[in-house]
This record gives sequence, C-alpha cells and structure tokens, in this order.
Amino acid sequence: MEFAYLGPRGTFTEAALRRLPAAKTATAAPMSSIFEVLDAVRRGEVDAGFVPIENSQEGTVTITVDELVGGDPLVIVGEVVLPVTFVLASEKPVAEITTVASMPVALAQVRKYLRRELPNAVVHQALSTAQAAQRAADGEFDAAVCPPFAAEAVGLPVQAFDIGDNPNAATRFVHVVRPTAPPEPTGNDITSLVVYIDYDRVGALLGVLTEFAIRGINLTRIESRPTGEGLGRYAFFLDCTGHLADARMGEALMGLRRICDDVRYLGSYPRDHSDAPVPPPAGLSDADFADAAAWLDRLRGTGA
Ligand SMILES: O=C(O)C(=O)Cc1ccccc1
Repeated sequence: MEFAYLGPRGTFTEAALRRLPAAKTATAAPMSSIFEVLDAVRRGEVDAGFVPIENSQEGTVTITVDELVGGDPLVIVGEVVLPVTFVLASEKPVAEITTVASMPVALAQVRKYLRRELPNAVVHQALSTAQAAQRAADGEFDAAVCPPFAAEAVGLPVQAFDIGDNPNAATRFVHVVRPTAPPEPTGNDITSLVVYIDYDRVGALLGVLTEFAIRGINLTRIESRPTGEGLGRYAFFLDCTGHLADARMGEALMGLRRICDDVRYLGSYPRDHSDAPVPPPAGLSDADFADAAAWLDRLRGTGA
C-alpha cells in the first residue's frame, strides 16, 4: 500500500499520516503540492492520498475541497485531526528578518504575530511549510513559518516558538482513494457530500437542510464553493454525522437525489473526534425509526 502525501519530509501532513491507522504499514511518497497528491491517486500511481482539508483558524483548505468538488471523483475513507503549533525558523535574529515564507494556510494562522513582530517583512507563499523551511535553509528567504520538526529537519534554528494566533489550532487531514465502498460503520462516522442545487429556486438550500433535520442527522460543516460557472453559482460541501449504511442516511441521500440537480457522495469514514456523537433529537433515534417502520408495516398488513 502506497500513500502520496503533501511533502516534503517535515510537513504537518506527514506527522498526521503517522497517526492514521490505515497507514501503519504503508510506504509514504512525499509530493510537492496537494494537487500532485490527488492527481497521483486519480491516475492510479499510488493507492491513496493524504492531504489537509480544514483548519480551526482559517476554515477550508480550498485547493483540497475544490479538487474533491470538481474533477474525477475521489472518496474520503479516513480522517486525522492534528493540533498544530508554528515556529519562526531562521539563521537570522528576528530583528534582521526581511523575508518570510510559508504555506498560505500556515501564514493565515500567524497573522497577528507577523503584524506585531515582522510588520515590514515581505511574505512569500510556499507549497507547504516544510518546503518553506527548505527554501529558507537554501537562502531563498530569511525565515520560514513551519512546524518545529520541519526546522529541525533542515537544520534551521528556531527564533520564536508557538507563534500561532490561536493556541488551540488544529488541522483536519483526509485519506482519499479512488471510488470504493466505505469502511464499516463505527457508530461515530462522518459522511461528506457535495450538493448542486437550482440557484434560482427560493428555498432550495432549506430543502437540502430539511432532508437532514427531519432524520435527526447533524451537520458538522457546510461550505459553499464556486462552481466556476459565474458569480452566484455555488455548490455546497457538507459533512454530516452518520454512515452511508445507516437507514436514516440512506433516506436523506434519496431525498437529496430527488430534489437536487446533482449529489456527489464523497465518502463515509470514522470520525477522529473524542466527543461522543450528538444524540438525535426526541423522536429521531434509531429506535423511533424502527418503531415507525414496524407501525407502517402493521398498518399495511405486511408486518409481524
Ligand atoms: O504545509 C504543511 O506542513 C502542511 O501539512 C499543510 C498545513 C499547513 C498549515 C497547517 C496545517 C497543515
């Protein structure tokens, strides 16, 4: 089993991949961008890919979501949530730094630090934090914003530790593969979907949300992404609790299929979250659904 991941060595993605049970015995191939990781999976060059999708400070990693929303279908079969801390790595003391580089997702999480400590530094974008560290070590930039282990990997001294604006910052990473059946339900799963609705129909989005609400399915994330067809043309990326194999999820998906222009299933996978699932509201538990189905069978004379 070979995993492509956002490299080079020393990225947060690599650290998160080490926590993914499915990657325990896998070989890991670093790629230089998220796009290359997903492309390698699509082309069958590797079995699986591992990329960041969302962080607690800035929200969506748009390249990942846009690749999943469009392009040849891929599905998510696993996730890892990793707490992240950033350092400023440089040969120079902070007062002498005039250029600093990192991945946009990382730069967004140290905005206050950069404004306060390096207000005049020119900020450059890199494809990953570890790539920024490598380029800083090569002398292309004075400094990199990166994980402590990326600085260590390229031998750059750390000038400031814990420079993130939010001490509770965490990033979510996903394990993606070419379309396949989902892993078995665990009782604490997420299902990801993209729905395409009629932009000009009043209440179209409410209709989507209703399909979940009436079945006691909790949404953990909803994100609109442009379809590229023009202003105001958006698809909705949804994460909801539950598994494709659950009766209520099946019914919600059938409901969406009936009312949406298109629905793209992006996978059901175990949630990497220590909290127990949100309990369903009164009348919407599994037992309530089973009781209602049995009642209907009795009415129809088809039940026991
Ligand atoms: O560039 C990295 O190290 C990554 O793995 C992407 C990333 C960047 C910032 C926070 C979390 C993940």
